[in-house]
Amino acid sequence: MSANSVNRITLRRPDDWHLHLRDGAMLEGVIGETSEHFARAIIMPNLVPPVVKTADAIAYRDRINAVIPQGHDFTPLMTLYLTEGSNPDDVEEGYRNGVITALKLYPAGATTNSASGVRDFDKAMPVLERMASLGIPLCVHGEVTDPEIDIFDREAVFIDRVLDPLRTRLPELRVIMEHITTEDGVEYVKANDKNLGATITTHHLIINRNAILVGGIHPHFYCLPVAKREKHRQALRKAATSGDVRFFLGTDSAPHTDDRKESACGCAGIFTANNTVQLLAHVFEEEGALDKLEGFASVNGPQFYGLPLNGDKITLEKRSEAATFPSKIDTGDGPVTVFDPGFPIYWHYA
Ligand SMILES: NC(=O)N[C@@H](CC(=O)O)C(=O)O
Ligand SMILES: [Zn+2]
Ligand SMILES: [Zn+2]
Repeated sequence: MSANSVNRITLRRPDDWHLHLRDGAMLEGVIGETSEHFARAIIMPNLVPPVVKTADAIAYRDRINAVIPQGHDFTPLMTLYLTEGSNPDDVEEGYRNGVITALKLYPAGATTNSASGVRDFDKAMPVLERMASLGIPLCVHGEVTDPEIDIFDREAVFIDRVLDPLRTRLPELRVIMEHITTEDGVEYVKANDKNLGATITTHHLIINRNAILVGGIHPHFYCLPVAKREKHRQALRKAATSGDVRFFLGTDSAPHTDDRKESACGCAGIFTANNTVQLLAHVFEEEGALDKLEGFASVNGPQFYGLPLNGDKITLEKRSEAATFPSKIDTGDGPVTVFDPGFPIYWHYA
């Protein structure tokens, strides 16, 4: 990144290493919000039914490509949903043919549409072993689902009970801890120098758990893993802005219509696709680390995945008037509320 002055920064066009696009009318409604800002995104496979086989990923990729707005240059990077029945040969073929970039591990029941996830890791070992031997990354939703474990502890317990044993068993497996939310996650990544990276979302750099619960319940700040206490947000900010190449952007932008969020049993997920880049400029400036934004948003991710860096650039500039964002995105399924950071953003696209 070149910092011409503190009020203007130019960086390689960012990528999003964790994104939910959904399908049908929702996909059509949200795709442009990502493809306007990002060159590539890792597309989460938690559709209903999930994207399990290479043929499913090809069909889903075709549906995504069919609705990318004209003039947008965007490449969806497809993932398969790891199940106990995943077929190693199918995974290998999808990877070798350039269809598949990674697999996604959801512990069964951990989050939105995760019922097909893994219960018994022994059953997933053949495919995990094949991935390790081919270098296919595994994206992990790192929360245990044990009802005995407090929801705020589920990430830390997952590291001890599931992730560390898995990595000890298969040290060659390349793992991305998705959307880390705790100091424990940060420390675990930092303590391991090989085959481990982590994505961090925009919203977890901005809110702590008070945003969800103080002054009434705020469903648009509810996501999984749930935001934790302030010391964890501070640890995430430090990791993201440190320049450590193991940390990179995955927005986890996860659209749900307002009626499903504002409900007696509201869905988990926060939509940040359209304001992430400007919000990140604000956060990195606050941390005195604007020079680290390009690494986090545009360099560390492709390097972890072994993919080329984007050639084109974006320029952001700080102005005296605040940027405006739509408060909702209209989709054929209904409105989706956009993440509101609760403070003005002065960074604009130049
Ligand atoms: N992050 C979320 O709160 N929700 C995601 C699922 C996920 O990433 O865990 C979704 O699909 O809605
Ligand atoms: Zn997740
Ligand atoms: Zn997600």
